[in-house]
Amino acid sequence: YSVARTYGDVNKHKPQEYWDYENHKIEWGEIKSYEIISKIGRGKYSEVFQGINILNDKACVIKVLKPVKMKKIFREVKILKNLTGGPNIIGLLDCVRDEQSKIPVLIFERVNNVDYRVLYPKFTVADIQYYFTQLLVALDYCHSMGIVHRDVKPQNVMIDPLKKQLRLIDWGLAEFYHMGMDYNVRVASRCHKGPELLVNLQQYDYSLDLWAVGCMLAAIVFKKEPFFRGDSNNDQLVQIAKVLGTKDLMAYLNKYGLKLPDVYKNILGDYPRRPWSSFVSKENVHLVSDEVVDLIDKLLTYDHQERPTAKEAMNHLFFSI
Ligand SMILES: CN1CCn2c1nc1c(Br)c(Br)c(Br)c(Br)c12
Ligand code: NA
Repeated sequence: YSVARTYGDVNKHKPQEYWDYENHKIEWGEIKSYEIISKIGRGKYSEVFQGINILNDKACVIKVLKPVKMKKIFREVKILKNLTGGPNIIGLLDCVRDEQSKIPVLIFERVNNVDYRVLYPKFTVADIQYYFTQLLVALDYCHSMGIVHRDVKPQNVMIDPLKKQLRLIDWGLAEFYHMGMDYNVRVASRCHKGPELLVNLQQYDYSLDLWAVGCMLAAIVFKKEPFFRGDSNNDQLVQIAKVLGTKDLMAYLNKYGLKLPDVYKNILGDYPRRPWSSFVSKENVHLVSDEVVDLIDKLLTYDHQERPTAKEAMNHLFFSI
């Protein structure tokens, strides 16, 4: 069994209607207030558009949800409402739905995001310190509100470099943390999935989000995006073991009384731990320091209970060198 080291009982002290999203009643706004300007993206669960609120001429982002169980929509909306106003959390402006199709549409504040594949390669050490502090502030906030994001990755971190603004988006996979609850391990995006998901440890917690932060930080510092590139969920764990070593993976499984799923028997070799220094090259050496390597090493730890919390990570020495 496993229990979060922090914020474990937050939802216990909230009123039931805070976390009991299944009965959430959405007050639907007026869809005629919004006009679509252009399509900016499409995901598994939604299509996303640049839009405008014709009542106040404000730019917005229009997220048209693909038909999923209303329960999942209630969860995303409830979480967004609970987190409204939180630091670096995307602002939900309205919930509307199409008259005929009844398809739910979420209206968000607009961020003049620059794609991470363009932005990240230009990051200086100071940029990394600034934006990762902002990301950790958002995560410490949502964790303190009893919510795990479960899909932290560059595509869900909107950054406007001119305003130096960061917003954590896409709360469609986020969930309320209740101690002892078994969660679905089929969450997050493959390359950012924590080992706990890959070994089927269902009682995971907020620390899942910190693994993903470690993957993002290592990818930017060592200029290797994604840092762990698996071509399947099973291969994802193999890629992690090729860096963190097989010995510590076995120790992790033993600590939680988990058996290595048979499928790994013939794809997982006996890999030594690979030193972080082996990822340094002349292209990335200007971003590498003992402090940032120490933070990456702490975040990319098999045992989710040993990873720093968001609060501990933002107070790491790397952010004050
Ligand atoms: C696929 N892309 C590109 C930019 N962008 C995308 N999805 C977005 C969502 Br959802 C929100 Br909310 C905001 Br705000 C922005 Br900006 C978004
Ligand atoms: Na979103």
